[in-house]
Amino acid sequence: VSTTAQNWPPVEVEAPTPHPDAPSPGTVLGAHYSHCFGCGDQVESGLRIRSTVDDEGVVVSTFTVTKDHQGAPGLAHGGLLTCAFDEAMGSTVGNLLRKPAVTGRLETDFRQPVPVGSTLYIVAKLDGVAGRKVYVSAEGRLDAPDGPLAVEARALFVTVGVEHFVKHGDVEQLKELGERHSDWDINP
Ligand SMILES: CCCCC/C=C\C/C=C\C/C=C\C/C=C\CCCC(=O)SCCNC(=O)CCNC(=O)[C@H](O)C(C)(C)COP(=O)(O)OP(=O)(O)OC[C@H]1O[C@@H](n2cnc3c(N)ncnc32)[C@H](O)[C@@H]1OP(=O)(O)O
Repeated sequence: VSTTAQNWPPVEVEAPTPHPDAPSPGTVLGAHYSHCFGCGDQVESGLRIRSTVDDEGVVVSTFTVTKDHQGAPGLAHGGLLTCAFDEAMGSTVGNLLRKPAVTGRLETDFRQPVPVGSTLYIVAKLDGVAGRKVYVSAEGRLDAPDGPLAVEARALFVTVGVEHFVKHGDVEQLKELGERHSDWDINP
């Protein structure tokens, strides 16, 4: 067990409070951006992660590993597994708190190899909030919600204003995103 896992969250936190308009348990979350490598439909070899709100503060995501996601023959690449957890935990923060946030730090423990063809069931939960810092952790199990534990991850997300994306990203694409999600506070 990593040292971070023993001391998580690493700072004193407040209990996370989901936004009053956060999607309720059972809601299937759509892709947040069609060109997102983690969840978008328009990225051919993307991870195409699908997420559903579970209990309060918890989101369950699935990632099916294809041959496009290999590191060693027949096995998922560790970096892509980390990406899957980035997406699953980012989706948890963004959708439940309804605030734009970016990954500040992300740590992954790989417990078992993940073969091509398998589906990871990733359960991510909000662990706490300290100012703009949001701590999240997740577990990924093989082929069933109660399957063998394969991957664990913890992350710090930092909430940002829309100016983060305006300053550093593609404003035209951001406008389109804002039009499709007018209930999200991301319009420049
Ligand atoms: C992606 C969203 C698109 C827009 C849509 C918006 C909403 C949509 C709703 C739902 C979204 C659904 C799904 C999202 C799914 C996946 C998301 C993927 C997310 C990513 O894939 S995103 C790409 C990778 N990500 C970056 O590209 C970040 C680059 N980076 C920076 O942009 C800055 O670095 C920033 C902003 C992080 C901080 O900068 P800053 O100047 O604003 O603030 P500052 O530095 O003061 O940090 C504030 C406090 O965080 C602590 N802190 C910061 N970093 C730390 C670290 N590494 N370790 C420990 N503590 C750290 C400080 O120590 C301080 O703590 P304290 O307050 O206690 O002093």
